[in-house]
Amino acid sequence: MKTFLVVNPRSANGETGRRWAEISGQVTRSIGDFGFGFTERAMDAVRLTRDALADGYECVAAVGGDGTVNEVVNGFFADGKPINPQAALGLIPRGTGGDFRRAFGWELDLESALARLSSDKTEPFDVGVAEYVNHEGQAESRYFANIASFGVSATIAHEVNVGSKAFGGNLSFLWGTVKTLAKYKDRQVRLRVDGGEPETLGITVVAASNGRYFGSGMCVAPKALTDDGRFDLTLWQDYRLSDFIIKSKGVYNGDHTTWNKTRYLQCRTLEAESDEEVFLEMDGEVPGKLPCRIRLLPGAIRLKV
Ligand SMILES: Nc1ncnc2c1ncn2[C@@H]1O[C@H](COP(=O)(O)OP(=O)(O)OP(=O)(O)O)[C@@H](O)[C@H]1O
Repeated sequence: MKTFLVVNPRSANGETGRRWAEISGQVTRSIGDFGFGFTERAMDAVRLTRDALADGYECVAAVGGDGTVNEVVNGFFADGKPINPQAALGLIPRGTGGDFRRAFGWELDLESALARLSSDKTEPFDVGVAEYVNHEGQAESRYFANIASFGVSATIAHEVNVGSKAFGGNLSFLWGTVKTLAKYKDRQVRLRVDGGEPETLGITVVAASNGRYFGSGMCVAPKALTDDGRFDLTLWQDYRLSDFIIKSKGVYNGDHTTWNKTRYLQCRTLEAESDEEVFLEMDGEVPGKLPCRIRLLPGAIRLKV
């Protein structure tokens, strides 16, 4: 398979760029010749992926974290359609958060990533797509690989993405989480699942999940599968700072689905609107806010496993 690597040199706190000579040597020993490009700024991975698929590459692999995976998946599509439905998505995980890879139990080591990349084994992979309002107030759409969520999860991601300019990774994440949770009040949101009757609910978080983890390791959707043609939909209502601190074990191991403040179901589409400002997060990025319409494209691309 002709392979192209989309490399985010800034991922893993810049270590990917610093270790690139060593990494690329190991890739060559494992899969032979390959093409590659370095991302220079946000959204660059979309362009690199589209160009690689147009040039006839059959596998495009992200070398980076969840943000790079998201952009590469977006590059698999043009004008609302997959550029090549047979093309495979690969991953050499290099990020700090790693929520996408956790759904598959993949570790950060290069050896197992190269074993997946060099094998011909692929499986169908569902892709999510959301239409929403961006921060400039314009309608926009974006694909996602792992999870789209709104509510406090997106507010925290927004705080962290802005805050990380001032602090370094973990400290910024912790500070953003505590600060946001302490003052967060449930938002009233009108939800419509699979085109059914709209329901107005107070929500802390709603997550439409293809993968299982978000927020650097919270198992929000313990039963989600990336090839079942469905989202797992998690609704957290009236969650408090204490649920994330004192009862955090249940949030990280998936037991929260048995709590009476959690609703857990499956769906193919979700529409949401609110009179309040509610941010939308997708694969850790926060491109905008409600209203939004989220739907699943079953088996839209193939994944190297
Ligand atoms: N050359 C670059 N300079 C600055 N930012 C970049 C560059 N290339 C890509 N980016 C942006 O960096 C963001 C984060 O990258 P990525 O997710 O790969 O790494 P990470 O933050 O280490 O991992 P994770 O998201 O899993 O925590 C991406 O959303 C991407 O838009």
